[in-house]
Amino acid sequence: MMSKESKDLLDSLLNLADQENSSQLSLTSIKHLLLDLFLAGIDTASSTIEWAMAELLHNPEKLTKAQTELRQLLGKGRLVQESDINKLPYLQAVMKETLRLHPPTPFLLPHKAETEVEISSYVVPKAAQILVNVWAMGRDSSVWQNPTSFMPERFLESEIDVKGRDFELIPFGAGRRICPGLPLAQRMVHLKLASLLCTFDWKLANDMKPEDMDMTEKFGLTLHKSEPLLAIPIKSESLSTCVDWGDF
Ligand code: HEM
Repeated sequence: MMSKESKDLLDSLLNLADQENSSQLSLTSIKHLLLDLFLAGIDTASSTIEWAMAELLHNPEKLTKAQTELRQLLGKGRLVQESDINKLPYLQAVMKETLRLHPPTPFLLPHKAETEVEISSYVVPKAAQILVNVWAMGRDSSVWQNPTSFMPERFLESEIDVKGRDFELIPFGAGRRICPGLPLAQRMVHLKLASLLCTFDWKLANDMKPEDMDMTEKFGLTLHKSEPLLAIPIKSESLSTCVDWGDF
């Protein structure tokens, strides 16, 4: 059924479960683990990409800026790769700004206080359920200038990152229970967004104008656009630097 040499995640887990004395890793645990990864990793990443595209289409000059950065880096005839992400500061700033305004899990996951604790003269009782409102933190006017504006530029001159060390921006949480998928999410989201931006030009469906877009949010399992984004990809001559359209 499976090759012992294979190295993907499922093979590794099945290999572990196969080993003698590995009763701790049952097939049921493997199924639950994979379901957890799908639930935690798909909706969060896809909603981040949808919001980033929506904000860029809503702010066309920022869209042009992100595409120009990509085009200048890639030159002619090559697609963006994971190793390019470090050289794309504006793309990274777009990601951070998207996660600041639209964190996919606006209250993180529920936590529970193990002991009574006092923070800034507020007492959190033992066993209290803690929800951290990262959505409100991202829009706090005492921390962010023009908090409701989409301004990736604010991150260009700033060291603030989403890795759990800068508490004004913790869309992945912080500390021991920080999102374990953070490194994967960062790679996936940057790379997919960059591919969409460098491969196509974009316009809104139904001749909608950017200023008429509905940017309201809908909270379900994760925070989505209330109106799903409808955007049309256009084969772009100006951006054909990234793609040899002969391949399509
Ligand atoms: C943009 C994408 C993502 C965002 C914003 C995000 C955010 C979060 C947040 C806020 C938490 C809860 C942290 C806390 O309560 O302290 C979390 C937990 C988790 N995330 Fe992510 N996540 C993303 C992508 C992923 C991916 C791609 C995976 C794996 C494939 C993943 C796997 C998990 C798991 C397993 C947990 C639960 C960890 C635990 O209970 O200790 N996430 N994520």
